Amino acid sequence: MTELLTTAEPAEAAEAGAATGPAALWVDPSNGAAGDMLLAALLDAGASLAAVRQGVARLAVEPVALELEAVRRHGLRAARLIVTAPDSGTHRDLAAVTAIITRAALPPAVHAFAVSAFNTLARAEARVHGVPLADIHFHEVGALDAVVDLVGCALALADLGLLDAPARVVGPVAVGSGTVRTGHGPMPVPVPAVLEILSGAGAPIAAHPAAMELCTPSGAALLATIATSWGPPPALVPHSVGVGAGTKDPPGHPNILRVLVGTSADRDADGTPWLGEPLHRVDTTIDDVDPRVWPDLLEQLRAVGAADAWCTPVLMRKGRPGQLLSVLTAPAQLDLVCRLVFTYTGTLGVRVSTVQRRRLRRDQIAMPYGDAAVRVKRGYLGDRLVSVQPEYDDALAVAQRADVPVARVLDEVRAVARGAGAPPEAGPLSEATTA
Ligand SMILES: O=C([S-])c1cc(C(=O)S)c[n+]([C@@H]2O[C@H](COP(=O)(O)O)[C@@H](O)[C@H]2O)c1
Ligand code: NI
Repeated sequence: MTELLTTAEPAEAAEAGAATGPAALWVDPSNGAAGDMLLAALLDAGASLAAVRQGVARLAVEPVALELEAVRRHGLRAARLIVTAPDSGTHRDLAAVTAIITRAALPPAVHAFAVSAFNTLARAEARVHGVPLADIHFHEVGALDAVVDLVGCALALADLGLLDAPARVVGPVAVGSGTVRTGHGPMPVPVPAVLEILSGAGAPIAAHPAAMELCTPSGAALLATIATSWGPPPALVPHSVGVGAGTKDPPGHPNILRVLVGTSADRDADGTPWLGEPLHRVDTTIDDVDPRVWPDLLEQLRAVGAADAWCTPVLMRKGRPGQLLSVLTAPAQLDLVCRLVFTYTGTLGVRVSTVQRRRLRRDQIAMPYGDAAVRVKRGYLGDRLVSVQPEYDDALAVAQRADVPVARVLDEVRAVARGAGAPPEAGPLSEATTA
């Protein structure tokens, strides 16, 4: 039988789907989050257990053993982290924990992440107990567990190349309900520190029926430190999925936390987003204004910050020639734009839609020409220079001064700017623009 469909070889397929963007992460705590669940999920997604063990071993604390085991939660495979730490009876405050992390001489980004997560935890505890930050003590085994979980997560994120990733998105967090026993007696779930951390971080909370503690303070502190934003998965090419298990296996739900690790599909390698901010487009068709109004209105619209404004001739009802006025604007300028359109045109209504735009990474340089200069905008797709546009008005001015055709100036400037090859922000004449 003839094979009608062909498939790409693995290497080709990988190339076809290859993304050039930076590492990206999505965390799914829709069944809860704890420090050990998150670390187990990151290890399950491919972070090196050896690297985490090595980093944790640098902490000058009681010896700690880390094991990862395969378990089932509600019928699903998951990885469970087993932290074996002695109960030393030591109470450590934020300064002591910070000193332990600092003395370990971990890579700066790992250190910064772990210290930031501990600060988030300690600040929340201080606030809910109404005591100064310096008075917060982390307790015994709990403290050592938390140090291992928080530093371990920092090490695992570093191993996956995620510590400087611009897109680390965390989904809605299930917190649970009911009560939990703590050293201070029973506490309402979600416990106060969790509510403090999640509300401070602007985290969305997922409704969940389980009457148990689903999100712990360390889990919340880690999520808040990880999240560059909250919501559904970002645009990414997935590479691995990690499933971390909680200790309990209740019958009602899978006690797991999932992570999705990949490569950003909407950013350059340096993290620059391809998509600009969403813009609004304002449209209205008009057949009864004095045509002399248009130039001033378009000018006014740009003056109040519209990204673009234009007219398109259209044939309207009753065969009347008219204009379709279209304006692109950032949400912040939408009201101003609508006011101008209403007052200048007398239209009774406008249509507003949301549009996405894709932008090239760009810079602007000034190319010397004689004793003047021509500004040139350059656009990059990844690292490739794909657009070189001299400013026409600049080119016209120098052409008139040198008494040469403007087309020649444009050609010469474009050729030199293309060959200049200076990367954005590299040369003394270059400057990043927001246009
Ligand atoms: O011991 C204290 S002060 C304590 C405070 C709180 C507050 O929310 S305040 C919560 N807890 C509970 O301790 C365990 C361990 O949490 P980890 O984040 O270390 O895993 C958990 O059940 C918390 O709800 C303790
Ligand atoms: Ni507390």
